[in-house]
Amino acid sequence: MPVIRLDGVEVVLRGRRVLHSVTGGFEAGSLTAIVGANGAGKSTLLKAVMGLVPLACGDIELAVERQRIAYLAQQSGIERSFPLSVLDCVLLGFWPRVSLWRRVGREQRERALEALAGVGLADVAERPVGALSAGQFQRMLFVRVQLQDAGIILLDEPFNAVDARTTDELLEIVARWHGEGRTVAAVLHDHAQVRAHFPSTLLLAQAPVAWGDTDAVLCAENLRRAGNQTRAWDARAA
Ligand SMILES: Nc1ncnc2c1ncn2[C@@H]1O[C@H](COP(=O)(O)OP(=O)(O)OP(=O)(O)O)[C@@H](O)[C@H]1O
Repeated sequence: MPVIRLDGVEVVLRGRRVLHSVTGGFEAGSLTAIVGANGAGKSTLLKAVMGLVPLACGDIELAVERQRIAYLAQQSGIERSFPLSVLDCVLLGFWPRVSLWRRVGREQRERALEALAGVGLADVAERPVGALSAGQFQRMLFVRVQLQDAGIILLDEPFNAVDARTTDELLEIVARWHGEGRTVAAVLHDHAQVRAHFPSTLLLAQAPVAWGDTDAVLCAENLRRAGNQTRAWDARAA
């Protein structure tokens, strides 16, 4: 049963078609990598699922309310310049389940501090988010996702600018979420990493080239087709 079902999705941004003919679904409990060349439409696909870009065509059906989906956008400078402490930032993870009029309680603060300690960030809980290194910042964002306790988690290039050790730790967290039965999809570039850790893959080149078991999707023939599709697309755009 897909928890996200896409049917003929097309996205046009500033007069340019950046995604089209996206039909398929993310199965409940699946762990999927979304791969493809720069500009293939990977981030746009996640944004479309989150309702952050309008659909020119097609339909997206979700098994849960949008606000129950945890979405980690690509690391943004804007977020890093927010005058927020690390603890306050991760407490935002409780936001979808805390009503507007209720404050975050002591139990939730304790859970947040415990989760921060779990990724080695206990000592920096009171520091401003802007003081964190790229790796620490990404760990903090993973803690925020964890506290959101969402059944569906979408990650856009979560290991960008993160060193190998931190990447391994974050991959373990992703595997844990998968083990807990959550549906996880991540935009990634490293095919070796995808083969090692992600059972399913969506190979995108403005439209899906293949979607299914990672080993079958990332075969030479599909990668060649994706390359051709991207080159043809770029030539037409030019
Ligand atoms: N807000 C926007 N307005 C106009 N064009 C956009 C906008 N956002 C993205 N695009 C274009 O849409 C296309 C797909 O972008 P997208 O960021 O989804 O690609 P991607 O596959 O995630 O690429 P990358 O691997 O480089 O992050 C690109 O050509 C990009 O320039």
